[in-house]
Amino acid sequence: MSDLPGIVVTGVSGRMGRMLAQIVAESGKARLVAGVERPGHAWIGQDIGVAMGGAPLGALVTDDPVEAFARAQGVIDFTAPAATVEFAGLAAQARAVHVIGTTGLEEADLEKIGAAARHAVIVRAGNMSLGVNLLTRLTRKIAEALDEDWDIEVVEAHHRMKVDAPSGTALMLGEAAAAGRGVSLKDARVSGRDGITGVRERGTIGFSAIRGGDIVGEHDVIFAADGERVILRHVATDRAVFARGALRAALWGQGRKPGQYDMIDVLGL
Ligand SMILES: NC(=O)C1=CN([C@@H]2O[C@H](COP(=O)(O)OP(=O)(O)OC[C@H]3O[C@@H](n4cnc5c(N)ncnc54)[C@H](O)[C@@H]3O)[C@@H](O)[C@H]2O)C=CC1
Ligand SMILES: O=C(O)C1=N[C@H](C(=O)O)C[C@H](O)C1
Repeated sequence: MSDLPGIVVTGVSGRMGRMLAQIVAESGKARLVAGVERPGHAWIGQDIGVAMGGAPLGALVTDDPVEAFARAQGVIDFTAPAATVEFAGLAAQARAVHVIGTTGLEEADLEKIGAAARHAVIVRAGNMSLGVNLLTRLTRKIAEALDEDWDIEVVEAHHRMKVDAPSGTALMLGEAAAAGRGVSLKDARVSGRDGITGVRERGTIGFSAIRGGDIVGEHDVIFAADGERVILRHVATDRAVFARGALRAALWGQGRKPGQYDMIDVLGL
């Protein structure tokens, strides 16, 4: 068996799970150990590659995360909030680096993930791409430079199957803008305007979500003042950018001190 870190991909039949399995298997930097899916899923017991309709990848799909995590040094998890909270506890028990891409996590979920991070390395980000993480830096810098005469709006667009809004990325960008402005996003956030909303409240940060077709992920941060606008934009056209970032995070986390990290730490931005 090689010395390369073993990686389990949870939610392996999903849009991100398939991409991750392929990228880990082809990376030459890690071993694909197993894929995890929900009990009763049609892929359980099959080789991941065969289940995807291609060549065997030499790793099976299982519904037993405890057994799979025990054979791994990293768990890459793009699933759903309830699953991610459970996997955080199990990955910590196995002392595997847990890379969390799942979005839509609530405050209570984050507390449980925080508890797991006392025992193991967790890297969590609403977007694992280099471009978006760079954009959070730029957003913060611009928000620092501009006063409240500049209204801040975050607009995001995703495929029709996305279940949470605003996107995790939109919230990251909103947090960056709020930090730049020295306010809390909890206080400044306005989402989903509809009906007679009244005029825009000065200093708020607005969020709008578009859902349609197969859009991979697009985000604009708009700074709008009287007479001029600054628009920062990121467009993802291939989920591979998220998967590559997640694998990089799983490798970066090996041998680190337990705790919670994000992609800014991983990328050194
Ligand atoms: N941070 C980032 O860079 C990115 C984050 N995401 C997020 O990743 C998550 C997944 O996105 P998609 O792959 O598009 O969704 P998807 O719905 O295609 O895949 C989710 C998979 O998780 C599996 N799953 C759910 N509960 C499970 C459980 N208890 N045990 C095992 N498997 C379970 C489902 O069966 C499914 O295969 C979403 O929250 C999305 O917002 C997506 C892309 C990039
Ligand atoms: O669900 C998706 O697809 C994506 N989710 C992430 C988010 O919520 O921001 C990242 C990316 O935009 C794709």
